[in-house]
Amino acid sequence: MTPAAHPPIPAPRVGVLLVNLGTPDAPDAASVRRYLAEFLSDRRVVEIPQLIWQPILRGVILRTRPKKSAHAYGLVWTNEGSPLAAITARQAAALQAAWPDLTVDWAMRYGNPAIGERLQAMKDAGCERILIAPLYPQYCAATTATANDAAFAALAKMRWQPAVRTLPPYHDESAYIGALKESVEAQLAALDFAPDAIVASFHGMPLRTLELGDPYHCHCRKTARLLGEALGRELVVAFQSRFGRAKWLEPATDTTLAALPGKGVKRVALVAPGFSADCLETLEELAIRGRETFLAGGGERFAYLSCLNDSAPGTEMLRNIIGSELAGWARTA
Ligand SMILES: C=CC1=C(C)c2cc3[nH]c(cc4nc(cc5[nH]c(cc1n2)c(C)c5CCC(=O)O)C(CCC(=O)O)=C4C)c(C)c3C=C
Ligand SMILES: [Fe+2]
Ligand SMILES: [Fe+2]
Repeated sequence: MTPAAHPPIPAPRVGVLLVNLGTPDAPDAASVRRYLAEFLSDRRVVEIPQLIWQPILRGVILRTRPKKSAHAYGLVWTNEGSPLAAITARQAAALQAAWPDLTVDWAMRYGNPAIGERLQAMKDAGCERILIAPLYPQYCAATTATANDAAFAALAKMRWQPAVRTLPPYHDESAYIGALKESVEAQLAALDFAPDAIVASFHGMPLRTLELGDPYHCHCRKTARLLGEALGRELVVAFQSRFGRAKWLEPATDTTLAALPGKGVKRVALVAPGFSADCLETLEELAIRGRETFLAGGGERFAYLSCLNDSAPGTEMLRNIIGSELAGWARTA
């Protein structure tokens, strides 16, 4: 029997915390500056000694980039806020509806809602077992590992920690490849043209990270190969969003799109399989600027194909891969 003065203990629950990269609170320069300061100060993201990097970040990048990025965010912002946050919230809601006995929540690695804040809320609600699920199909230290680092840093401050598991990369899982195939085929069927090529654009990374042993590039290549096999046609692979002066993974998406028309590829469909939710990098950089680049290079038709988001195949895929990791903790079938 618990003594009368004992604090109430909630019934034990199992929780799932979906995590994505992060996003500013609003599409204005001050919010973007706050977000970029946190993001680009992460040593997992920019691996330059802080003594050298911080003066460049504070003295140059945070003085110029926020205004430009805020404009770009303004082009894709929705009534529900940043697309990345809004879609992640909908993915969590869809899983919560499928699994009423579990607690499903979501957080952002940078900005809000913060990982530590949501983990504490889940623990307070009785979650004694929590699956931390960074929604990156391809493992990367700059995304997967830093999301887990932030979760572990929050756990380090808890007296009574929940038990935790982390979601492994799922770049070659049949549920993921199958969902991409279904989504791409449905979107291709709705087009009024047949593309000469399908370009798969993944977020880029400094080439050095590959040389240091990060498997991200290999995971991206394998995803593209498997998706190509599933679709029955080879994909053109490219890496987008180069940042800074170092050499990044190649070929770059923008130069690839500019060069394709010259090789006779006049009609293109572009898919971004590494993003579990549409965001600035897909909606502005690919769907808007990518289109402009391709048409300026002599292309005739361009279609951007949406990410899995909270579509039926996307939600089914998340149920499958997350459900597997909950084995022994909860029944999710
Ligand atoms: C999906 C995987 C991602 C990897 C790998 C990644 C690495 C990486 N990114 C930057 C710099 C920036 N990324 C920005 C936005 C952004 N990046 C990802 C995903 C990956 N990044 C997403 C989903 C987003 C969109 C966020 C949103 O709000 O929609 C930005 C900010 C935008 C801008 O100012 O252009 C920067 C900067 C680096 C340096 C890096 C690896 C070292
Ligand atoms: Fe990025
Ligand atoms: Fe970008």
